Amino acid sequence: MHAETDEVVRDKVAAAHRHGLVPVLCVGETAEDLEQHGASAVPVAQLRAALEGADVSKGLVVAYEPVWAIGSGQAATPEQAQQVAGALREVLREIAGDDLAAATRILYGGSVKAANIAAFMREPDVDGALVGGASLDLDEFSSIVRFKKHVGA
Ligand SMILES: O=C[C@H](O)COP(=O)(O)O
Repeated sequence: MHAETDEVVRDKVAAAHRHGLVPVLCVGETAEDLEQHGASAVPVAQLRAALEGADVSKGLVVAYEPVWAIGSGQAATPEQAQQVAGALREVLREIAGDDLAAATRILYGGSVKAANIAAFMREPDVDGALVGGASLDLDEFSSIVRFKKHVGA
């Protein structure tokens, strides 16, 4: 969307760290990538490239945002989100070790709404959600935030 290369994203992560900020690093595949390479190959490659030379101990939030799911009304399935979030966690383990990998939040974003948030949050490697359009609707967003109450999870 912003024509950012992996190098630009890597430089933004480094700049955020240099200035004491915690970057929210969004990775995700296009519909074409999904068809050609499956769900996790492209996000995993993007994460590796963005973290080249980075010090994860300075703070990092990773968001898995499949491009085809953003604003489309067609969310990934919770199983797809878990598959990719698990693969991203594994990359974090390799790069930063078990403790930092476990402490790093991995979010899912892409057509999250009150009706599907609970299913994403049940997945072990999905630690939260990055909510776009639904955050503009007060009732919808407050229902997302309070999902435990309405699903009894
Ligand atoms: O910033 C938000 C994400 O790009 C997801 O947007 P969305 O929830 O409208 O699909």
